Amino acid sequence: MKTKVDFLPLIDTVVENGFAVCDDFISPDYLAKLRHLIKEHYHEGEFKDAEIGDRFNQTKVNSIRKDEILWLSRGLFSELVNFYSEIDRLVSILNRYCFLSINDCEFHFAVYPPGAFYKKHVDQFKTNDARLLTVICYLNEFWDESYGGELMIYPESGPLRILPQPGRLVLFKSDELPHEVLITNKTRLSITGWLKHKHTPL
Ligand SMILES: O=C(O)CCC(=O)C(=O)O
Ligand SMILES: [Fe+2]
Repeated sequence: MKTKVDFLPLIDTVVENGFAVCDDFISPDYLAKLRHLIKEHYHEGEFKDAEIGDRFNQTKVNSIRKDEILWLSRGLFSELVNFYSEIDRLVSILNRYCFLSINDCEFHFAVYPPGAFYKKHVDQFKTNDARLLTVICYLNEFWDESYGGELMIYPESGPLRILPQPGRLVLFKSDELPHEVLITNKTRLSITGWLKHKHTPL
């Protein structure tokens, strides 16, 4: 992650359109490191079938999503230090310029094996409005249109198809933007997370 992304224009785009796409968020070298990390832990069998619902009400519904995930935490892998420091930089700019009060985040690695998908949904739970912004970063080495696995987003201006290109970052408002992952023909790798507002008692 050598060249730092200018987050301000991206944030402006999210404010205006509800979503933004940024290429080259992650440099090729760092991307290779993260890809190695996700593959290593996937092959060691540490990933679980993803579920739907919030933490207190999880159900496995593989007609809705078929990805496999590994929840991350800050201290878990030293390779993620640079990633988290860029997320912290994004959060401090968001809080300063958009008067948000993001004070928490959660991320997971996601692997979509061939045949996997995630049906159309919105990321914010009915029972919990903590998730403010969704952040997705694709860790694939290469992606061709013929592989499928596109992220389809459904803003008011009309549907858009986003390919999971290496190092690409997608940001959107978690409570507003319906989206889905179309069936992939190749293994599809990503790190996905949510910037959250955790209510703290006074
Ligand atoms: O990987 C993607 O492109 C989207 C994943 C997603 O929608 C989710 O995990 O909630
Ligand atoms: Fe989602």
